[in-house]
Amino acid sequence: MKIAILGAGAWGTALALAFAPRHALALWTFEAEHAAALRKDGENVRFLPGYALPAGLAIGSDIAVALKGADLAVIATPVAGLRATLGACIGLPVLWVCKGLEAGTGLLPHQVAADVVPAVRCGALTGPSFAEEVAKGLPTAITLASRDAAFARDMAQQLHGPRLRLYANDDIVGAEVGGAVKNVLAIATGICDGLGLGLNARAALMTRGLAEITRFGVALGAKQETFMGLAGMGDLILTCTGDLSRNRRVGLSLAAGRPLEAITRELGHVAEGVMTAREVALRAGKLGIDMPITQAVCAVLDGRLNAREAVDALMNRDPKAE
Ligand SMILES: NC(=O)C1=CN([C@@H]2O[C@H](COP(=O)(O)OP(=O)(O)OC[C@H]3O[C@@H](n4cnc5c(N)ncnc54)[C@H](O)[C@@H]3O)[C@@H](O)[C@H]2O)C=CC1
Ligand SMILES: O=C(CO)COP(=O)(O)O
Repeated sequence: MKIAILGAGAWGTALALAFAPRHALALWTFEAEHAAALRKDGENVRFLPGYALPAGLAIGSDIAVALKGADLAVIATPVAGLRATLGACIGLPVLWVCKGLEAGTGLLPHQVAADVVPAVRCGALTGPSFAEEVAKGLPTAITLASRDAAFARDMAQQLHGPRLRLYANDDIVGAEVGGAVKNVLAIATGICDGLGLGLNARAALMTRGLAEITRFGVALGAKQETFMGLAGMGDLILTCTGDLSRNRRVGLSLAAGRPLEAITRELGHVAEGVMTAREVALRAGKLGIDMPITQAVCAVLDGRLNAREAVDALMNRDPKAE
């Protein structure tokens, strides 16, 4: 296939490295200067340093050029760039890899796609996958979710490789909710670990977090079993426990009392949980779903509570059935 990867951050670059042995690739970034630097350096110094870009990779900042002759678009921008980037992909099969809810609308990525490109074959690539490990060629397994089960199977078959194993799934709501909300829980776990609250607390937070993700997802129409798979528990475990996670690192820094604005500026990458926490809390509120951990994360992000006060508020809730 010819694949246009739209977005040249850490994940778009790692996917280019993973797909390069079997596919012709174009890599697009919305910043002309970044495209020039990628071509000059032969690596993505800004977002994924240390990995030579594949030979033959066509790099540019003109999206129409990147999409010319493509069989598939893989959108690897943050959620914030999804709507505009989809707008350039009319008529083309498309996958997105961003994890979160759209700021301002609270929509999941497939709902944004339904707005912008209603009739195209499309889906989400999600699951436990740090870009750095995929770039190194370490074994990774992820989910390709689409409402169109035949499309999910076909794409999983074509993109599957010896180091990047793809599982098809037809529960796009569950796969996207898992990917979005685990980022919020990774911030929570970073706060918990940063405060030195111990491994018991971390296990409790992740387990109750999974219950929270599942309640929210099922209310939105997801299948419960999806949350026991790669896009649910798999990505939750990875992101909450792995220090490569940007969201977890935001939590660790919040626990150290650093201001959010400085944390996100110095990160140099997107941490989707920061925007998504508020959208999840709003959407859950409208659905009448109880999400105490998400609400505690929002309180810390908004500066209403400090990290320790948020933990106290969670622990002092009335006892309840598990
Ligand atoms: N890095 C990782 O390990 C993984 C990341 N993801 C998800 O993939 C998405 C992208 O993540 P990363 O590549 O890691 O982020 P990053 O912060 O490394 O890079 C983001 C890229 O998107 C570009 N960008 C920012 N705003 C944009 C906009 N409005 N329109 C177009 N491009 C824009 C930036 O210039 C940069 O090239 C996120 O939703 C993330 O949650 C998913 C799986 C793994
Ligand atoms: O989604 C990811 C791994 O699956 C990456 O997580 P972070 O965005 O927290 O780094």
